[in-house]
Amino acid sequence: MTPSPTADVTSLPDDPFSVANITDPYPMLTRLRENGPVTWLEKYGVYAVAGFEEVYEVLTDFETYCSSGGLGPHDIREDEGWRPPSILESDPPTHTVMRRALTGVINPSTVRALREPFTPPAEELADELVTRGEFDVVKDLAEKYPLRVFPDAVGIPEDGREHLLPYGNMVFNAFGPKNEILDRAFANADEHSAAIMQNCARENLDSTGFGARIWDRVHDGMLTPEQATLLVRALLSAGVDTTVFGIGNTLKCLSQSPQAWATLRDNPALAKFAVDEALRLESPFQKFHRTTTAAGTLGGVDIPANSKILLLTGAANRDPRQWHDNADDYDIERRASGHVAFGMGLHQCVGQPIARLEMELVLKALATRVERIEPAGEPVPIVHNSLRGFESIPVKVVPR
Ligand SMILES: O=C(O)c1ccc(-c2ccccn2)cc1
Repeated sequence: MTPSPTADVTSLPDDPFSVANITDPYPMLTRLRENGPVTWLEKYGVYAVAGFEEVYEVLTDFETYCSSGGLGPHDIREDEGWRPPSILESDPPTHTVMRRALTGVINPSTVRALREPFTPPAEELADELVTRGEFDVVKDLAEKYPLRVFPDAVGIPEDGREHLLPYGNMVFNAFGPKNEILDRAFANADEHSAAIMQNCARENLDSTGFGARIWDRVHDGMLTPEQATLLVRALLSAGVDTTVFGIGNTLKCLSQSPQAWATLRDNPALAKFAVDEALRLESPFQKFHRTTTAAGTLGGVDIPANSKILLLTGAANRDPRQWHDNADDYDIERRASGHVAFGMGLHQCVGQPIARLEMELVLKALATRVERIEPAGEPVPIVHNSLRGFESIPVKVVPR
C-alpha cells in the first residue's frame, strides 16, 4: 500500500486520468510542472513528476525507481496481475538476460534489413491516398501501415492479426488506474489474450522473423521457453499501437504547420527531425509509473519507500527549462533528440529503430508526392489511460 505523502510535498486536485485532461492534457501538465518537482495526487495516492530533469532522474535511476512493481498505480507484486510480468516489469538481474537477448535480435543492423520490405507498402499507401485527395490519417494510414509490415517482421500467421490493436489497447490502458477507460479496453480480454499468446508459440512463428530469432536463444540456452514466449508477447504488445500513434501524431503536427511540411517536402532527409519533434510535442506514450525501493528525495521532496511515481513524459517533453523557444510549438528546425518519448536508460524502447524506420518511410513516401497537406476537420483525441493519439485526423492533400 502506498504510504501517505510526507509533509513538504504539495497536492493538486488535478486528475490526469479524467476524460477532460486526457482529451486536452497540456494545461494540466503545465500546472503540474509549475507546481514544483513533485505533486501528490490524492485521488490515486501517487507522486506525479512532470519536469524533464526529475523525469530523467527517475528513468535513469532504476535501483531507486524500479519496474517490477509494474507500470500502473497499483503494485503488481501485491497480487496476481492480469498477465505474467514481462521484461517491461522486471529489474536487473532478471531484466538483464532478456534485454541482452532482445537487443541481439532487434538492433540498428538487423532493422536496416527491413528497409527493403518496409518501403513498397508505404509507397503503395501514399499513391492511393494522394489520388484520393482527402483521407483520415488514422484509419487510412496510421492504423494500416504498421499492420502491413510489422506482423510479417515478427513472423506471426496472417490470421488473428485483428487482435493486435485491441490487445495493445489493453496493455497500455493497464498502465493506468482501474477506470471506465480500462474496463472498456478489457471488454473481450480473454479472446484477445488467447489469440496473441497463440502467436507467441514457436511452432506458429515463421522461421525468418524476429519471433523465431528470439526462440533461437532458447536453443542456445540463453533464454527459457517462458522468457522467449513473453519476449515475443512484448513485441506484439508494444510494436503496433505505439507506432500507429507515432505516425498519426507526426502527421497531425505536420498537417497543422504548412511551413514545416514545405521544409520537409523540399528536403525529405529531414524526416527524422520531423518525427523527433512530433514525438516530443505529442508523445504517444504520455504517462506510466515507477515504484520507489527505498525512502529518498526527488527535487528536494522526501518520498517514502514503496511509493508509486507517476512519470508524465508528455509533460517532460514540453518543459521550457529543457526546450527553449516555445516548447509548446512544433518546430521542425528544433533538434529535439534527447526527448524521453522512447523512455531513457535501462528500459529505453528496444523497438525504437523499427518505429523510426516505419515513421521515416511513411513521411518520405508522402513528402515526395504531396505539395501541401492541411486539416480537413478537427482531430479527435483518443480517450486512453497512457497513450496520446487520435481516433481520426481528417486531412486534404494536394499532389506535387
Ligand atoms: O513486455 C511487454 O509486454 C511490453 C513491452 C514494452 C511495452 C512498451 C511500453 C511503452 C512503449 C513501448 N513499449 C509494452 C509492453
